[in-house]
Amino acid sequence: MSVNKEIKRVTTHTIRQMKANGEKIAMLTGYDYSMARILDDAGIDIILVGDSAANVMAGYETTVPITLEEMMFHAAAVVRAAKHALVVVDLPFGTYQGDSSDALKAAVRVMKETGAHALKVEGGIEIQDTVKRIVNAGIPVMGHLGLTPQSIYKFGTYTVRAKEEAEANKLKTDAKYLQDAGCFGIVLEKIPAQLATEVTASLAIPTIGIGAGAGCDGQVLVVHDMLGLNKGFKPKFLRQYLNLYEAIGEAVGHYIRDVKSSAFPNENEQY
Ligand SMILES: Nc1nc(=O)c2c([nH]1)NC[C@@H]1CN(c3ccc(C(=O)N[C@@H](CCC(=O)O)C(=O)O)cc3)CN21
Ligand SMILES: CC(C)C(=O)C(=O)O
Ligand SMILES: [Mg+2]
Repeated sequence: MSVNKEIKRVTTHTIRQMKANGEKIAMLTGYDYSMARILDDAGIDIILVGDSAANVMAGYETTVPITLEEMMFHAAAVVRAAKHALVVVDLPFGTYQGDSSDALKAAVRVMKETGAHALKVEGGIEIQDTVKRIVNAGIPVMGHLGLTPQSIYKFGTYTVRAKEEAEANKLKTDAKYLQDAGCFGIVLEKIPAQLATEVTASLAIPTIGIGAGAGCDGQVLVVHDMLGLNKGFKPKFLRQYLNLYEAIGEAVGHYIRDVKSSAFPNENEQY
């Protein structure tokens, strides 16, 4: 058990309590030790080891190609850094959409081999049995509804979801299904703010929004997007807090000039 009594770990219970207390939940993605250490030190509530690692870590077009082993490499690195934050890991495409016993195996592997605290899966009624099975094994599960990027080839576009009544109604019942299946929270991605507010009010478990408005119980962004590392990606929902792409580029440019001009290293930077 932890010997550091000063740092109190955020748990799935803390997250539910935060909703009950009306305290907003701040979540960011993290994929590596160094960045996760910064997020954790800054006091982030939840670090999501998102399958967006496929995009920002590996340069894939979609989240579809990333494997369970690749997700586990990132998850283990984040777990080693996180002393305070709850670490949630995306189960990648293909590991839970079929047989629920295969899904449980993948879930158990992530928990055992990475030390993560919880998992996230995309979908509603379609995966309810799988969610129940993983939850029944004692593994906390977060749901994810709305724009579920693992289904991008079904949607054909990254546009806002559930604008029409039929899809909005399905999302509402899916949210209830996920809560009934035992999820401790649900990510709502790119849906109308009004719908997200309604769903949030209808649930006892917290909603974490991305492009879902201020009515959610918490917010999540991809850390590379909010730090301005992901040049050219500027959807409407994104607030960019820094321009690290430029800042790093300037630093690297400075270094290159120093090396080429023999300004680096100087006499204090050698033995
Ligand atoms: N870097 C990164 N940030 C994310 O937010 C993110 C990922 N990757 N990968 C997984 C999913 C995919 N998400 C996405 C992907 C694309 C858009 C996007 O391009 N939006 C544009 C165009 C949408 C359209 O076609 O209408 C926008 O302006 O919102 C938004 C969210 C959110 N997630
Ligand atoms: C955008 C968030 C919710 C996510 O699922 C990811 O980063 O993979
Ligand atoms: Mg994801």
